[in-house]
Amino acid sequence: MSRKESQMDREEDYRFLHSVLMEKKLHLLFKIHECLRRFEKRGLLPAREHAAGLASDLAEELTHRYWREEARELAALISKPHFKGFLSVHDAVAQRDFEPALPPVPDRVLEEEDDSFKIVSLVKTKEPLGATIKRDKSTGAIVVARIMRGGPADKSGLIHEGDELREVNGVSLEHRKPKEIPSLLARSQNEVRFTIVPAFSKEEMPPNEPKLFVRALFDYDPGQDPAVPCKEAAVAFRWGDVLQIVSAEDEAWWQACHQRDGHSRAGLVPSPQLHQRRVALQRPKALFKPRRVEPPDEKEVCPVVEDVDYGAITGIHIAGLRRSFRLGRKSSWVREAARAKRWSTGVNGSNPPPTYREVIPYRRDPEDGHRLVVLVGPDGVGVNELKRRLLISDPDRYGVTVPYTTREKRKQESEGVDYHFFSVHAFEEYILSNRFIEYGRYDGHYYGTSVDSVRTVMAEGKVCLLDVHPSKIKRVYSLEFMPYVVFVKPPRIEELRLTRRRAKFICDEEDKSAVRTFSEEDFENMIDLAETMENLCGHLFDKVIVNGDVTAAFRELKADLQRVDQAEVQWIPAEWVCPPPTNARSSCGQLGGWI
Ligand SMILES: Nc1ncnc2c1ncn2[C@@H]1O[C@H](COP(=O)(O)OP(=O)(O)OP(=O)(O)O)[C@@H](O)[C@H]1O
Repeated sequence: MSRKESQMDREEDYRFLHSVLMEKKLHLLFKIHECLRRFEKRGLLPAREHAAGLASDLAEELTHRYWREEARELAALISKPHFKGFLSVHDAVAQRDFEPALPPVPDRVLEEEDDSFKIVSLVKTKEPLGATIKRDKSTGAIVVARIMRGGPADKSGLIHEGDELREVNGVSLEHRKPKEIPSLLARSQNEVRFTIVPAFSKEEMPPNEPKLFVRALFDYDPGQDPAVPCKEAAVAFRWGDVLQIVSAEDEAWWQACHQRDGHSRAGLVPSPQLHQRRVALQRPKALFKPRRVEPPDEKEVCPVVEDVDYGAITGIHIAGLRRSFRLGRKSSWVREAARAKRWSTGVNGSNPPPTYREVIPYRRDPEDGHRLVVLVGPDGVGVNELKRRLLISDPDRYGVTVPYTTREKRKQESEGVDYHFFSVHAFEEYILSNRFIEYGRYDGHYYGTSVDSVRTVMAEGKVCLLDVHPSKIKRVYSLEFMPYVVFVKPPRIEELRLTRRRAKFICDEEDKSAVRTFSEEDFENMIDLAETMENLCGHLFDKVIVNGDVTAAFRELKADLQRVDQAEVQWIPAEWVCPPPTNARSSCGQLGGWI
């Protein structure tokens, strides 16, 4: 482009800009803007509060006194129904007529000089009042049963649990049934007026309780619960949701709100006692399904498998990634089930079903290391497969522990890479000093995973992936490791049949390197054991991954671990900070002690 052309273009631009700036409409717009700004600064005060009356007087005056065309036109304009309606709305807003006026205190109440009465007027909105009522069995009076935290009744601070309702909107409640009250409330327009006999004087009001947060360990849907006192006043939640308990006074129904919603309204949730009672009624059916029992095999007393060449199966060999020392191999299902029953029959004969676990928010320091990731699941479900994929996906980020053994080192092996090779004496000293998370014997040799080896991986700044039997989680269940426990769950049997058609797994039989495809019985056992693990240790799980399609399961696991790692606030079990038996917090005592 020549110099001359570019100069001409610029001149054209200037001309265009000049014409825009000189545009009358633009100037008017600026003026309106300035007026609005000035008006905004002054505050929205109406010039007159009775514009409708003024307009009607003017219309009358114009009609009778002036005969000019313009005057008649103006009179016709301001007499039009739309214009009158518009001015009446203006007046209502100017007079703030939209706020319902509270009625004067009835004379009768003043005369009675009975200070135990209280008249409470609440502005009626679309939101329910957030209270439930019941009939007091001994006096027959209608009393406030519960006030939902965060609801209008609660926010007013004027109505409390136990208050007796004498009147609603001037209608006496004597001889009335609780179910008649909603229709009385529905009749009122702008406000609801209660005459109340307060349950407490101001001095007697219960103090605010400290905040209690819990992680729900079961799903709850009030829509499916025929026993909930009021479905609308209840809160639905899913396993794993963090709830804030705002009232634990009632033996059967607590009040809680979802943590994720910030200041959401509280509602009813089953108390742990209630949930446990309910589960106890279904327990024989739900918990211990009859399972196939085979005679115990004496040769398998110490069911540790070692030295399976994982690389031979998967085509990939990673130091430290070999079959774990989880007790409970394929052929030990019977012993596994027996062990499960032993856990379930504690001192009191049975383990209560998990309900809620107290958690506390833990703000991460940027200096803090990663949390330990514990992967658990029934044998063959794919714990190793997922672990392997994580390691391959990011070897700098994920790491696994190096196991200990008392067997001879082989030529191709290196100390501290494949194993820590220990003498029997040294190994037994480790056992005595409780340094193993789990250990066992196979073929005359000890094998084990130590707590120190977890520390080593964590100290390298890596996410340590630990694969243990769920009964061993407690060895690392502390603030030091902050374990994030992932339960790998099998999908339904139909999906297992489809997805594992070609999968081979290591069977724990005489020939330790033997691999074979899954049988129908393997699938059934896997599902049964998963159910037992969930029932007995579900309260320790932070995440459940269903391993149907392995790619999807891996993607979900990886994304979840990343989310946890980046989360500013971690919801950790309160017992890591205040152990149940000694803690001073009253709330911990209510829920503590699951392990
Ligand atoms: N979702 C899946 N779809 C198909 N095959 C799978 C899936 N998950 C795992 N597998 C395969 O199933 C076999 C057993 O998996 P894996 O060894 O990971 O089980 P595991 O839970 O670690 O059991 P164990 O503790 O007994 O070793 C492997 O061949 C693995 O590749």
